[in-house]
Amino acid sequence: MKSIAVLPEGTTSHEALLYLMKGESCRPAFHKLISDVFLATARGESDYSVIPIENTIEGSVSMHMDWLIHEVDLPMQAEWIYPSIQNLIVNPGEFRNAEGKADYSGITKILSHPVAMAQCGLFIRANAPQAELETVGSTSEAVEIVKNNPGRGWAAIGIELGARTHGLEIIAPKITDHGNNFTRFVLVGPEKLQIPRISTGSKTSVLVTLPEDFPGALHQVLSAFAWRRLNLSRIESLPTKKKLGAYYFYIDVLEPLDSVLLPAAIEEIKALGCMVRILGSYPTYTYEEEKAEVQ
Ligand SMILES: O=C(O)C(=O)C[C@]1(C(=O)O)C=C[C@@H](O)C=C1
Repeated sequence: MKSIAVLPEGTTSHEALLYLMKGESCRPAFHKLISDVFLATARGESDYSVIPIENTIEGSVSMHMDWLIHEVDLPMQAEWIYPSIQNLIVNPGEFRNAEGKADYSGITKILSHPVAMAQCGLFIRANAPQAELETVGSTSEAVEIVKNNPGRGWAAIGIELGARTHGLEIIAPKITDHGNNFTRFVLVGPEKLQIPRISTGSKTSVLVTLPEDFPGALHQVLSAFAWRRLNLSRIESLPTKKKLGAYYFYIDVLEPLDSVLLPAAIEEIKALGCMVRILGSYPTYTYEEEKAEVQ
């Protein structure tokens, strides 16, 4: 059975993994920090790692992209989308008035993962502007800290599974700024994995470094895809960290690497003097609500 490194029990990442694998044929290995999730597979202790890379509200999770590019060399083996439904979670009975209605005026501190916190900015400003905001390694860790500190005015932002895992109560459900909040996850690891779902497409992620002093280089790179009618779904510039103003271009192509046209496009880009690194070529899975089988 494959070991899959993931953020702690009760996080969005954990729930997203249960969804992808339909709760089958994998053993989650929980880690408190995303750096440890990456390192578990990089060191061979786990077979795969679950990495959130993009979110509807917050955009690219730049720290995780950095790790993928600079810190580890782990190919992407699958990509899937999963909803992030955040809630305000408290110790049972806290922050309720005499009629049992929610009263947020006594909240002194709200804890969460930075991305989840940012997804709920409107709710926080409207309902608990007085609260100090503290970011921690995951939404589930935030819930656990609140559980261990009853009566101090602390609340956490996290998902329903996180509240259930730690036996806490949701006092305000669905508090994300926009209803359609999804996270894009990738599974990284050295080998391909059998996934018990039907893929909805294929993607190849490439990292292109342009030659210096070559006016129009990016235009020519994009042309290599365009005239072959290769569809791109994402292009992002990321700092090389070697020189101020020097960037990699991260490009997602909606085509597997073993297709007829993509290898030729990559050769053309290399011939321009660009460096090309393939980050992975993998199946993609969209979210289908009716088939969610999270336990
Ligand atoms: O803390 C969690 O629950 C996570 O799984 C992490 C994470 C992230 O890193 O973006 C994943 C998805 C949510 O949108 C918020 C946080």
